[in-house]
Amino acid sequence: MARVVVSWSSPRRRFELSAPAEIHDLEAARSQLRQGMLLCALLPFDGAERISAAVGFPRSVSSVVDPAEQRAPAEVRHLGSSTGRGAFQAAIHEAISRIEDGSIEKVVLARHVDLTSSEPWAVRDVLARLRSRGRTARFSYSQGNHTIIGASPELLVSHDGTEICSVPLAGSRARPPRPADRSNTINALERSAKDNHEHQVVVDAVHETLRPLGPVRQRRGVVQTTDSLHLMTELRVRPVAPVRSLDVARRLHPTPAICGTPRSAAKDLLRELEDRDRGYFSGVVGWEAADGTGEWWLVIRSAELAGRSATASAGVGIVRGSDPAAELAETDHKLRPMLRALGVSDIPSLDRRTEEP
Ligand SMILES: C=C(O[C@@H]1C=C(C(=O)O)C=C[C@H]1O)C(=O)O
Repeated sequence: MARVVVSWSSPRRRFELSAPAEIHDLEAARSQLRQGMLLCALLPFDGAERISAAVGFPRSVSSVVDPAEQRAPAEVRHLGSSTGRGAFQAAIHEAISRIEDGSIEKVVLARHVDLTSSEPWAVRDVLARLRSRGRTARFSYSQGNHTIIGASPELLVSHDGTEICSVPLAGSRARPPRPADRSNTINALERSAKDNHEHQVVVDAVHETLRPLGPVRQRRGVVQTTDSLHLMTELRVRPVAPVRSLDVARRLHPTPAICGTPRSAAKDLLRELEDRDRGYFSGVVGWEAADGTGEWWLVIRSAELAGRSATASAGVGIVRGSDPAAELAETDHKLRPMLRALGVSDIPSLDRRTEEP
């Protein structure tokens, strides 16, 4: 049985955890939790079969990776059978026409880029190269030689023992490098009716799930990552009765930030329009302690590594008024931080490609 090794770095906690085997049943995993231990888990986008959990004592680390240990990335020599740009735009067109005929309000389509390297990626090196900005969770979750890795800007839910917090994101722009351009872009994003609608759909769904726990407070803003700007809403509630963080995460998942509205119609459309099963991309990763406190983030701005192969993925929310070319460009800037960390230096080549083989 494969060992599970987790590396975690969020504003709240930094640790490494190593467990002898993965557990597929969350209740069984919880029953092993003792004081001081953590349950770490990875939930797929859809279905319960591939839930992976691990229980152990976290080892604190001052920084996830010592920059001195960093090695130069190996040569990434091949872009494989990725979701073609043309095919992805065609899927966006189809999604827009389904939205216009009234069968669905929002759907989030995923695009994947497959890479092969001349030598296996070292998880620690990729983590070290994943620069992050703002509030993010930088994580790797490995089962044997299979790793899910990323720097996620989206907190699905946290529980600190007093308060539950969720910070959904939706409605995005590329982050301009120059501060003057940035404030114009932030203003345009905040004023865009299309982006506010795309965002509100997510906030309504999260609010609906949190409301039974107690009165919900909301604060709206804009989040900046290395390459993107996103509309965000922070929702906070003090639960009137005890509740565990992972149970709230499972009630919320999948939100319309990564799936769509209505949820079941969105899932059906994704099965029809996406070219592969998402696996853990747009799933959930995080930890819970014995007292039910914990934090759970969306698996986005992420990749799946297996030896010399990697797949980086990004999704975009499609609503009425979406522009297919702009949505495709949005996946480029969402993919960029992960591709850089994987050593893809010629990112513009992704933009130039009209159709992958
Ligand atoms: C699906 C992703 O991002 C999600 C979609 C967003 C959007 O469509 O505006 C913004 C943030 C995330 O909720 C991703 O990064 O892959």
